[in-house]
This record gives sequence, C-alpha cells and structure tokens, in this order.
Amino acid sequence: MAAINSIGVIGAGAWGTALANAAARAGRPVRLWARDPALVAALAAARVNERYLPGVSLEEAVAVTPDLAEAAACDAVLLAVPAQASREAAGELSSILARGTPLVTCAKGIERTSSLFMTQVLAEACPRAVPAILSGPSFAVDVAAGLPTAVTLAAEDGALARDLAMALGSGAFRLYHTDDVRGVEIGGAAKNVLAIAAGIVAGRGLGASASAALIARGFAELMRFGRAYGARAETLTGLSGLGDLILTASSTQSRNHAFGLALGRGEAPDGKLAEGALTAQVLVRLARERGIDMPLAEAVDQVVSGTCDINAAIGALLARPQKAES
Ligand SMILES: NC(=O)C1=CN([C@@H]2O[C@H](COP(=O)(O)OP(=O)(O)OC[C@H]3O[C@@H](n4cnc5c(N)ncnc54)[C@H](OP(=O)(O)O)[C@@H]3O)[C@@H](O)[C@H]2O)C=CC1
Ligand SMILES: O=C(CO)COP(=O)(O)O
Repeated sequence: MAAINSIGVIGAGAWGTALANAAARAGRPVRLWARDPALVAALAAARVNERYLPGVSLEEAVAVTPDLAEAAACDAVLLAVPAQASREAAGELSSILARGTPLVTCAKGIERTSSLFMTQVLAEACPRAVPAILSGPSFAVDVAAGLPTAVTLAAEDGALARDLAMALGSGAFRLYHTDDVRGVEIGGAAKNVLAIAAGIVAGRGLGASASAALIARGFAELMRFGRAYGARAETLTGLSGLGDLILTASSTQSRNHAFGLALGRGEAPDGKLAEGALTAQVLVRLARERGIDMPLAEAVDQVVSGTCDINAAIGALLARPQKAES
C-alpha cells in the first residue's frame, strides 16, 4: 500500500473544514474543495469559513481549491458532505479518482432512496475508490479548535484503517481503527435519530431521569439493530456507537438534539442539517425488515413525518407493556 501523505477534503461545511485543519495538524498537505465558488473565494481570502465554522482560522497547510480533480489527486480523500448528498459527490469523483484511492466517508446516515449504508453508497457511486469511514463523538467546532477528540476509522482492510488513522491523527485528535465498517456506520446513523428523541425529551421538560432512560433504552435499540446487521459489540459500545450517542443525545450543541428540542417545545427547527430527521424512516424500515424492535426510533420517525403528534408518541411509549430488560 502506498504511503498516505496528502489529504483531499470534499466539502467545506463545518465538518470538512474541521477535518482539513485536523489533517494539517497531523502534518499533511491538505486540499479542501467546496462546490460553491463564492465560498472558495471567501475561504481563500479570509482563511476563515464564516458560513459554516466562524471564528476558526484555516491551518497554513490547507489549500482551498475549486478544482475537484486537484483535491481528488491526493493520497486519500475525505468525503465530508451530508449522507443524502454522498452518492452525488462520490459520483463526481468516479471518473477522476485514481483507482485504489481510499475514500473516507465522514457522513452519519443511511441513504433514503436505496436503504444503503454510507460505504455501500461509495462502492456503488465510485467503484474505483476503496471505501472507509470516519465516525465518533466529535463536534466540528471542538476538532477545529484542537480540543481533545477521539474517533474511529474503519475500513474492511484493517491495515488500511490503521494507515489512515496514523495519517490523520495528531496530539489531540486521536483515531482508533477497526475493520468493523458496518458497526461504525450503524452507530453514527442511529445515534442521530436517537439524539432527536433526546432533544424532544428535553424540549418537553420531561426531566433528567427521562433523558437518562432515553439514552439507555435508545442504546439498547442501537445494539439490537447493530447485532442484527453484523456489527461487533465492541464497536457499538465504543466511540462511534455509545460514545457518539452520549455526546449527541446530551448536548445542546448537537444539531440533531437542537432539532428535537425545537419540536419538543413546539417551535420550528432552525433549518440546520439534522441527519437523524432524514435517516429515521429508512432506519425504521431496515429494522422492520429484520424484525428488530425499535420503538424510540419509530416514534421519532412518526413525529418527524407528522404521522403522530409528540404527546401521542410519548403516551404510546409509556403505555408499552413492562418487560424484562434486554
Ligand atoms: N458538524 C459536525 O460537528 C459533524 C458532522 N458530521 C457529519 O458530517 C456530514 C456533513 O456535515 P457538516 O459538514 O456538519 O454539514 P454542513 O451543513 O456544515 O456542510 C455541508 C457541506 O456539504 C456540501 N454539500 C452538500 N451537498 C453537496 C453535494 N451534492 N456535493 C458537494 N458538496 C455538497 C455543502 O456545500 P454548499 O455550501 O455548497 O451547500 C456544505 O459545504 C454529516 O453527515 C454530519 O453528520 C460528523 C461529525 C461531526
Ligand atoms: O455527529 C456529531 C458529533 O459527533 C455532530 O452532531 P450533530 O450533527 O447533531 O450536530
């Protein structure tokens, strides 16, 4: 395997910008690509992403480019666009990426139209790439500021996962590696749905005890789903599963939590990306297909899709028969 030095980052939203800085701090030359020429020009001039990550300066080693081929020519490429946009973005790389280039999805979700997990989408949309995934408890603003953060890098080839983790990690940005790709992508997708439920609990003022119950019972759903789809327990209980659920379900910094909080308060969400709202329905569909009981995820889907109001959803959850804990 060729050494991984230069890093391309596709997408200059909050996460792409933060990851570009993290890779630069790991000593890598970075090419950060954005599709909007106005954002590229503003970023190149001010060296700050005022639109998505205000107040954080780009590291010197980050070169901003409007040329997708330039970013794609790096030794490894991070795809930092929303889950539902990943097929389109990966598709644009499909004719320009060198065969065998690691393409690391940094998105947390499941594709609605195909019910595919993120690395499956990359494999279909960009067959020349070797898919990998980076996921874990990590707010862009924390990573960009260089605060201590630990995430997981997964690839089917464990040696590639290790090499990518080594290439991207630096002092405060710690990457663990695994070959349990499915486990990592399930954790990130499911926790966003459950974080919306946690936000609703907070927004409705149901109390700290209810929040803890939600996280524990939500995690039971995530585990059940993960096991049924072949994920390993140590991944689901690790950074990308339990770790990210704890972060996102307990912090108002989370956009998914904020989305749920607004719903719980009867307010309109702020319009920022809330991946869980887009993943809830497909997560529930996949769960049903395998007979997996996920009442919290189902409730989120019903509330988000408007088929059930929040009070009725809470009432139905509380009316479920008591049972042995599993
Ligand atoms: N923010 C965070 O703290 C973290 C986010 N993530 C995950 O990273 C993913 C991206 O989130 P984040 O960066 O925060 O989102 P943002 O909303 O901040 O940015 C999204 C970026 O994706 C670009 N984009 C959207 N669609 C396309 C497309 N079809 N082709 C190319 N570029 C596109 C947008 O470009 P444009 O401006 O032109 O619309 C924008 O630059 C999500 O799945 C999220 O869950 C993971 C960990 C942390
Ligand atoms: O995934 C994240 C932290 O790990 C970011 O969460 P939000 O998308 O809910 O802000």
